[in-house]
Amino acid sequence: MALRAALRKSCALTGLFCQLSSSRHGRVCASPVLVAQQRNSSTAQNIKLDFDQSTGVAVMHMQCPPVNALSLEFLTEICITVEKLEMDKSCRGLIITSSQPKVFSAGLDLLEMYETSTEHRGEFWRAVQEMWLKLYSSKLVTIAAINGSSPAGGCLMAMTCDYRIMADNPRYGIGLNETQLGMVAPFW
Ligand SMILES: CCC/C=C/C(=O)SCCNC(=O)CCNC(=O)[C@H](O)C(C)(C)COP(=O)([O-])OP(=O)([O-])OC[C@H]1O[C@@H](n2cnc3c(N)ncnc32)[C@H](O)[C@@H]1OP(=O)([O-])[O-]
Repeated sequence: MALRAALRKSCALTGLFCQLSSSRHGRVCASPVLVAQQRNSSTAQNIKLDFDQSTGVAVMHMQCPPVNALSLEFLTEICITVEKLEMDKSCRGLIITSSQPKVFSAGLDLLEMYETSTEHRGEFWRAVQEMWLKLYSSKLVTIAAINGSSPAGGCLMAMTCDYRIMADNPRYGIGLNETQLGMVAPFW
């Protein structure tokens, strides 16, 4: 509880809360306030990570164009990033957000399921499961700062975080649309 309270008070989070709550029409940008406070930042191919050691809060910006679709590669990158942060004793909280305009994440990369081998699909679905289990069971306080649409797997990702804050824009949707798509997630 103390940690959660401390995290709420942290500068990085306060900045993000302010930006999200004051935003209209979806023009939410997580970076300007936060970037000024960063101490460490690193960039993997599809993720920009800003970590402020003084607050213990890391911000993971998903930047996998065009819509942060969760491919096998991207899912693996997310898991590795979370693992690395968990190994860093100074890290206490993780905010996940998007660098892509209008989209938090379009969910699972549909191309990973189209005309790919059974082995590949098996590996892909294992990575999906690993991603949400890792986030759901993380010892870090996790927050999804949902600054755009977040259907299906994007919604799953947000749901596995401890907290969700969504930009106030009627154009942004969130939810599970598998029935609409006519697809069934495998049993886990
Ligand atoms: C819960 C467990 C089960 C989970 C299941 C899933 O997640 S299943 C997934 C369920 N997910 C959905 O059903 C989400 C479907 N997507 C959407 O609803 C919209 O794309 C949007 C609202 C996310 C963004 O709208 P917007 O107007 O800002 O963008 P736009 O529409 O113009 O697309 C731009 C480009 O991105 C491409 N692309 C998009 N999504 C995916 C994807 N998932 N994959 C790959 N590619 C995707 C799109 O083809 C286009 O490519 P192009 O033609 O430029 O080469």
